Amino acid sequence: MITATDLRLTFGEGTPLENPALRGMSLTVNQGEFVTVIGSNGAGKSTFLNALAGEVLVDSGKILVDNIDVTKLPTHKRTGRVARVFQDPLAGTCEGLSIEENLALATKRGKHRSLGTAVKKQYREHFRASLATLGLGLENRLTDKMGLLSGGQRQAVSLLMASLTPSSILLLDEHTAALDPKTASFVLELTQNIIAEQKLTALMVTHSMKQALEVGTRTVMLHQGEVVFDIAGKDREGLQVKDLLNLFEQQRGLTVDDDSLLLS
Ligand SMILES: Nc1ncnc2c1ncn2[C@@H]1O[C@H](COP(=O)(O)OP(=O)(O)OP(=O)(O)O)[C@@H](O)[C@H]1O
Repeated sequence: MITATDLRLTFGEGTPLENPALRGMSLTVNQGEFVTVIGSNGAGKSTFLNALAGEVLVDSGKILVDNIDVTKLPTHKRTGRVARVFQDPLAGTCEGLSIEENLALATKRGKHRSLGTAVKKQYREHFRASLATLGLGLENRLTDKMGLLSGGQRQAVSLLMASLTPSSILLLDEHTAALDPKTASFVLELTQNIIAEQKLTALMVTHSMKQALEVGTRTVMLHQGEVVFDIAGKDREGLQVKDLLNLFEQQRGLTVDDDSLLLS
């Protein structure tokens, strides 16, 4: 369970470029929830995920992960609790290491890391079996360098890595956005399967309002660094993109800028 309370973060405070990215952002994500996060450009979606992961430290507010206060902890001290897949397929994996070495690093997430010279046999069999579930034939390419894989294959392996060891929350930051449509829908389906099978708690940022409604159990919209609406359960069932736009208008008295949201 994640509880973020009244998070505030201003970039470049006191400078001409002062930019309040989080302005009282509060959200509780319960165990097993799969929350989709939408919002126009600059709404604070990535900053919020960065704050949860510890990549930026907030100016004020509190972040609890399973009731442990992580607000002031840097990323490496949160890695056992927070797993992440990035938009850029090149981020989050080491292209110079083999697939199995990347997976071995992921199993050590949150623990003292020492790669050693060889991946132990019992791990290798486990990795082979896990990779086989992706249906990409990567179980036969354990020693291939990660850098040889396509963007979609890398995102699939990143997802596997993020779910190899237990974490309190999985953060997905537009992780299909850099992929072609067919690969993106494969990776999205894989994401849904992994989250459902392992009963993961997840937050997924997407620019597609349609996707935000089709995927997950709850949808949160951010605007100017705070939550403008949060819908789940019966309230969310059957909702369409136009209903989300109406909700936004009701909450803010503003019309969403069509250029800043992809209404696909
Ligand atoms: N490291 C940084 N330094 C300065 N300003 C930043 C930094 N990171 C983000 N910002 C600013 O904070 C605001 C929120 O950015 P953020 O990336 O969180 O928005 P977003 O909702 O993820 O947008 P997008 O959909 O365009 O990715 C923006 O105005 C952005 O320019």
